[in-house]
Amino acid sequence: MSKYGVLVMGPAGAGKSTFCTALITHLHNNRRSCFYVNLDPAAEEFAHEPDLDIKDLISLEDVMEDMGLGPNGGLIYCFEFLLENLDFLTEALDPLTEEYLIIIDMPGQIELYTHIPILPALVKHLTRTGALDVNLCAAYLLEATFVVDRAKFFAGTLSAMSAMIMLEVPHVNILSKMDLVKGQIAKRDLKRFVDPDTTLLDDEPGAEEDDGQGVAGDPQTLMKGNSFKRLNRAVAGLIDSFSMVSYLRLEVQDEDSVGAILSYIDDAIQYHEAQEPKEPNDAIEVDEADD
Ligand SMILES: Nc1nc2c(ncn2[C@@H]2O[C@H](COP(=O)(O)OP(=O)(O)OP(=O)(O)O)[C@@H](O)[C@H]2O)c(=O)[nH]1
Repeated sequence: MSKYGVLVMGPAGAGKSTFCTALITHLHNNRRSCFYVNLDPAAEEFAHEPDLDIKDLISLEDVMEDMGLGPNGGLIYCFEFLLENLDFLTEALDPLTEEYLIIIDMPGQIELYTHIPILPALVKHLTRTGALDVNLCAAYLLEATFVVDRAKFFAGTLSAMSAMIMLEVPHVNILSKMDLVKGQIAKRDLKRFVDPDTTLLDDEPGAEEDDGQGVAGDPQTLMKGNSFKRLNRAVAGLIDSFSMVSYLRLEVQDEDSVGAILSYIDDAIQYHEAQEPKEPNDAIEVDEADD
């Protein structure tokens, strides 16, 4: 029997656990069942107690102490250990019926999503190609506050793309902490980030007056200056050619926003099952009337 799941990913502090909590609360309020899996071996506190916790298999603290590893090496060790002990997941997830949404809360170390082949192996086990046959959707969170620093926004977008290409499952990008950008950026401008407008890399404010050297210490100048123009265009072209990169907006406190994202995730899974392409990002319209 097919199962459904969402793999919640993103950089450290992006709001993954808060999103999982909001998702669980929303599901409870709507009488839907879920099964919450914590795969962060360093996570300590939870608003909702996980139904399955990697710490019952291995804890980062023990690994660091016993193996003399640092936090990043320790995390990789924990995931390698999990891959050698996949029964830990199989035994817990296999009996679940399709009524359950499996919510998997991931750690924030960016390496996991970019160049290490651990996650593809894990996803393979969880999905159709592996033992568990979970219809999985990846939800990649990026902090909305990054949009005020374009270099960070595009770096985040590239890491989201990297995860999307590596995992090959339906993928939804989410700008979290939307409440924190209110007032900092007009909603009209935000539209250019929600559906990344690659000319943003070319029209950095003040770029015309730039002498090509950038200004030391100003994060906005990281991507500007004549010497970066060609690089910026190459990056823009890359993002453009994967035009599936677009963001849903998440206001964690807002039940409607969590509900809309969940229905988008449901849709993404259904479309993937039917193997039809899906137009991204029409779940939440940016409301210019709110400017
Ligand atoms: N203002 C605001 N704060 C948020 C929001 N979502 C999360 N936070 C805060 O951001 C911090 C990090 O949130 P977490 O949910 O722990 O982030 P995480 O991605 O799970 O963090 P790691 O597991 O450490 O990678 C916490 O202090 C949250 O309260 C939001 O929508 N708005």
